[in-house]
Amino acid sequence: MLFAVTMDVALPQDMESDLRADTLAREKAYSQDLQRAGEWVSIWRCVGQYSNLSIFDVRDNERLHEILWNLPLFPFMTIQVTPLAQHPSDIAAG
Ligand SMILES: O=C(O)C[C@H]1C=CC(=O)O1
Repeated sequence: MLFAVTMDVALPQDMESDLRADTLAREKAYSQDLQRAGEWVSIWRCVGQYSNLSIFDVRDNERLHEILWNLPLFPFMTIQVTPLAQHPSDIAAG
């Protein structure tokens, strides 16, 4: 199942710098592991915002929830999920 997910990040201004660096490093490793596994298909920076637009390909809603819930940055994110269906004009779909 394909999903488009927008993640808006808002880190606290007074977040301690070591905690901030550790959280961002864990987020990057977590994301890249899922990209290598094929579940996190792509990630794009939204221009001019501390936000990303990502595509996930996961078995079901529960798996996407698990992935998002376990993001190290989850407590500092506002997340919007859009389930995707095939478009009838998509030439790649045949
Ligand atoms: O910077 C972001 O968009 C937040 C986050 C999501 C994955 C990742 O590596 O960083």
